[in-house]
Formats: sequence, structure tokens, C-alpha cells
Amino acid sequence: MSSILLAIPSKGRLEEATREVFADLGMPIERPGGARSYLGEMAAMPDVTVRFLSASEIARELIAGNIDLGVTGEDLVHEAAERGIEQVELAKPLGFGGADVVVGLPESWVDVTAMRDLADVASDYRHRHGQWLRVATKYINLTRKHFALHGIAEYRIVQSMGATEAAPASGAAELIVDITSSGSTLKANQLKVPKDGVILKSEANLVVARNAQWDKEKLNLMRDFLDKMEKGLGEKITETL
Ligand SMILES: Nc1ncnc2c1ncn2[C@@H]1O[C@H](COP(=O)(O)OP(=O)(O)OP(=O)(O)O)[C@@H](O)[C@H]1O
Ligand SMILES: O=P(O)(O)OC[C@H]1O[C@H](OP(=O)(O)OP(=O)(O)O)[C@H](O)[C@@H]1O
Repeated sequence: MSSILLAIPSKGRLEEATREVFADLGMPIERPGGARSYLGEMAAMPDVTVRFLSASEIARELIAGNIDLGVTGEDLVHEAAERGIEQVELAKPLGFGGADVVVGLPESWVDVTAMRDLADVASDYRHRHGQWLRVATKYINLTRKHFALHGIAEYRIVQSMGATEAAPASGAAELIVDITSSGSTLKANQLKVPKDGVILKSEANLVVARNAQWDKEKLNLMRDFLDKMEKGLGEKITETL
């Protein structure tokens, strides 16, 4: 018998909000093995297998088509999809996990208010210091695209594993690209966003994998599942698969 594989975030704000959304729709997700177990159950839809994965892994697995659908941040889907997000369908924004991926510059760079100014700084920096301007981030693909869009090539990426906003003060990089919602972490680290420095506005989405194996039975299950989430959504999405 066929089933569809749904992945949801395994921890933090996204896990909690995802489970709330499904509970409100009358499809609560249980974690019978406890918070450390990575398998879930949806009693209202026994044909749906639920897995708990990290939000970034969900994005990668959706692109690869190894899971059928998942809940994750749009930012992570765009970052995981190096060649564009055609391999997935953003089926439904879920109204939580809202945050922006932004460029963060030292507040002390008073003359730099736009990406265009940053291009000048990058070039100047290289001439003066003999090295590239460094950008700390975990959003490597999004950073490359945004900087290229603004004609900035003279920089290098320092891959960040966390606490990215600390990089300029610690000397690990000159500027950052990271996610922000309230803005308080940027402010606490004396960083500012240039006027065209918002790379992406993100929120949590229900995402369907186009590259998954879609047979007739699974498409029917998917249609039922999506219709339970929103009337008419099943038809709309499955006809694109
Ligand atoms: N203020 C915020 N800060 C960070 N992420 C936020 C914020 N608001 C919403 N989000 C969303 O939550 C996602 C991060 O979730 P989480 O830390 O669980 O992801 P992850 O990359 O899988 O983490 P890890 O790799 O540490 O397991 C972001 O990519 C974004 O979509
Ligand atoms: O704009 P803000 O509201 O300050 O949020 C942004 C910060 O939150 C995230 O980190 P993390 O999830 O580790 O921290 P958090 O739980 O404090 O948001 C993110 O990497 C930023 O550092």
C-alpha cells in the first residue's frame, strides 16, 4: 500500500508552530517515541508517514525528491536550490516563521547605504588591504546571487556555523548575510541593513517535491491531504506534478 512522506522540523520555533497548524486543521501530529524520536504519526491520515528532520535537511531532501512534502522556511529552499526552485512547488505559506535574509554591515560604515556603495567599498578594500572583503554567512548561494545582481565580485565568503552577527566584531569577516525577524540581534551587534540589502522575505511553507515518485495512488493521497488543509488546494497542486 502506498503512503506519502511528510517531513516536519524536528526542533525549535518551526516544530512547535507546524504542529499547531496541523492540530488546528484537525490533523494533529503525535511523536509517540518522545521528543528524541524522529518518527511521527498523524492519526487523521494514516497513509501519511511523518518524519522529523532539521529544517535545512527538509529543504535539501525536497529538492532531491527523497521526501514527498515538507514544512520548512522558504529561505532554506532557495538556498538549497542552486539552480532555481523549479524542482519544488511552494504549495501554501503557513503564516509563521516570517523572517528576512539580509546583508548586515557595520553601523560605522556611514557612507554605505546601498549595495552600489558596497561595490565601491569592496574594490577600495582590496586595494588598501590587499585582500578580499569577507562576508560571513550560511546562505552561500543566496549571497552569491544577490552580490552578482549588484555587480559585486571582489569579496569572499566565510562559511558561518552560527552566531553570524558576531563575525564583524570578532574580526572573522567585515560583513554578514543572515536571517532576521525582530532586528534585535543585528542592532545588538551594531549592524545595519543597506536599503536594497533585503535578499529574500521568507516564511514557513508547505512544500511539495516535484522530483518525488508520483504514481496514481500517491497523487490521490496527496490530493486528499492538501484538500484537508485547504479546499481546492489538492487539485491545484497535483495537476502540476
Ligand atoms: N528569527 C529567526 N531566526 C532564525 N530563523 C528564523 C527566524 N524566524 C524564522 N526563522 C526560520 O527558521 C529557520 C531556522 O530553523 P532552524 O534553526 O531549525 O533551521 P536549521 O537550519 O535546520 O537548523 P540546524 O541546522 O541548526 O538544525 C530559518 O531558516 C527561517 O526559515
Ligand atoms: O532578528 P532577530 O529577532 O534578533 O533574530 C535573528 C537571530 O535569530 C536566529 O538565531 P537563533 O534562532 O539562534 O536565535 P533566536 O532563538 O534568538 O532567534 C538568527 O540566526 C539570528 O541570529
